[in-house]
Amino acid sequence: MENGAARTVPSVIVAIDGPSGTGKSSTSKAVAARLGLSYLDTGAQYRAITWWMVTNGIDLDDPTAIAAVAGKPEIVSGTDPAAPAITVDGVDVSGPIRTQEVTSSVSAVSAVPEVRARITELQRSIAAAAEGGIVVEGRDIGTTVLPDADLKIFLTASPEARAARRSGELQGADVNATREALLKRDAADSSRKTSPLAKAGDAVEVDTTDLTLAQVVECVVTLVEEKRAGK
Ligand SMILES: Nc1ncnc2c1ncn2[C@@H]1O[C@H](COP(=O)(O)OP(=O)(O)OP(=O)(O)O)[C@@H](O)[C@H]1O
Ligand SMILES: Nc1ccn([C@H]2C[C@H](O)[C@@H](COP(=O)(O)O)O2)c(=O)n1
Repeated sequence: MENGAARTVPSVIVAIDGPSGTGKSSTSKAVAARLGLSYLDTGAQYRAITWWMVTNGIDLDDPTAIAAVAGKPEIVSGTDPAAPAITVDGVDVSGPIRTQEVTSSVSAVSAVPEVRARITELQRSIAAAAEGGIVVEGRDIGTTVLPDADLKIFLTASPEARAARRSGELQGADVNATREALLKRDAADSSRKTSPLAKAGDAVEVDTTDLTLAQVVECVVTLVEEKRAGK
């Protein structure tokens, strides 16, 4: 570079969407860490608002009741890929949002339009504040939250591979039951009226069924670098 001027790396916004267990979180964190980008787990935000609804006894079968209180909890997300953090009204909920109770209720809560409007606004403000760039993962990032993202990835994997990965995490879990639970959540997330789980028309689809996590990360890092190089 002439006159010893420092080379500036252009900021980049990467959207990674896909069904449950396709590797969005693991891939997004690793790609962000490799490239020095911020990281946002939007599923954690929907889990956090669901945790608040459960904790406050809101009737989860009543979308009107959910909508009425959607603006109440204050959700704060960290963006360090090495230490993802999330609080609700100042309470660290990174553990409680992963319980079975929250997992089985999150699709109902996240289908409520007032919840989505609130969380989408939060996501956009976090992405706008990430000066060096950010990897944002979820279900509707490429289609709705950040339709102008520089790079959109849609991860897929067979239900069998996804269930085997999840059963490995939840030691002793029955693979068939895990598979059914994943498919049920995918069906609910894909069929809701407001910003359903969907691949953006301009997203690159990566089938991770027969790839290791390291291979998926390498593939996405290459796509980001190509995008930055203007290819
Ligand atoms: N390519 C891969 N090969 C094998 N295991 C993988 C691969 N990608 C991710 N995993 C493992 O699969 C599990 C699920 O991955 P991860 O949590 O990243 O998926 P996800 O798409 O974010 O899921 P969810 O949407 O349910 O949060 C983790 O245990 C992770 O280590
Ligand atoms: N952009 C997003 C992200 C997540 N959700 C909902 C639907 C998921 O079932 C749930 C939990 O996500 P996970 O932690 O499993 O990635 O949150 C959504 O509607 N939109």
